[in-house]
Amino acid sequence: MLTQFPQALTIAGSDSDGSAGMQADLHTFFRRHVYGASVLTACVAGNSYGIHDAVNLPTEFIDNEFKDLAEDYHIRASKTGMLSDSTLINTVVNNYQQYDLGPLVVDPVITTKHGNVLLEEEAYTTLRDELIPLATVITPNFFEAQKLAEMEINDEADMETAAQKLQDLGASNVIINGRHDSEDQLEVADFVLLESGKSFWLRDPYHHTDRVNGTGDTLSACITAELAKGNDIESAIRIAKKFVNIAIQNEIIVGHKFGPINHWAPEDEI
Ligand SMILES: Nc1ncnc2c1ncn2[C@@H]1O[C@H](COP(=O)(O)OP(=O)(O)OP(=O)(O)O)[C@@H](O)[C@H]1O
Ligand SMILES: Cc1ncc(COP(=O)(O)O)c(N)n1
Repeated sequence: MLTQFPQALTIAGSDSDGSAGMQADLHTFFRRHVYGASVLTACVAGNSYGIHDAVNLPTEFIDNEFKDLAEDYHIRASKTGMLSDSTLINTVVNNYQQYDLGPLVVDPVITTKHGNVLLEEEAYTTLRDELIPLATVITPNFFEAQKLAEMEINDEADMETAAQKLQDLGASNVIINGRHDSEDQLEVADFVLLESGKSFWLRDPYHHTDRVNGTGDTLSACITAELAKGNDIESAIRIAKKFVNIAIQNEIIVGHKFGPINHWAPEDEI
């Protein structure tokens, strides 16, 4: 008998230049040999210089996207990206609770590297109270972790405390992406806290490049793809960290400023 090919779902915004958002998620699913389905939540007009416009999709349309997928496909893992405001978060929460869409990776997208706001500040509470408790894994970057844990992060001990606070909010597993904005840093260190209580640091070389659009999306999408294939959480996180690092290291020239990372980089080391 034929078995179902692994299928994953991205619930995210479209980024018109293809470097981040849903496009980065689908590139990653494809590269990790997982079929990618998509629930589009919003669309942004942008390029490698930044984002210039954004619209949200209507709630009824998003409900229909979920319904059609759930009626036909066998989604084994899902991830969220840009959700814009409380209305979109609640729409996604209601649909995720209604259907069987596998474990949920929450990438709490708040702002872009260029400082464009992708989630209204009034929606932080909804994110904390409604979506984070559903997260199998949450993948904030350094700044998102500070906002959601409501604390300043000044050193590695603070990062560990923030991860614990995010777990206390209901996320089963947490990976906080380390800071990467200093010219003289040698490594980027992400901190992982698992449901079992096990914790560890993932350290990789820091790459000096502007071509880093979509790193966070790619990390969370790769975790989702690995979960869809049946990998355990720790393996999925370790593979994703390596996949992103190799994609940053092997830069490609697309766009003139903050271009996309290279989803086609050789994966020999993973
Ligand atoms: N210049 C870099 N060199 C090495 N690793 C990096 C670099 N930039 C980001 N990373 C890694 O990429 C992953 C994503 O982290 P990042 O902080 O960029 O997420 P993000 O800010 O959400 O990204 P984005 O804004 O693209 O969504 C982490 O594993 C982080 O360590
Ligand atoms: C539609 C959309 N979603 C998310 C991001 C953030 O991407 P990242 O944090 O990976 O740079 C983005 N720039 N655009």
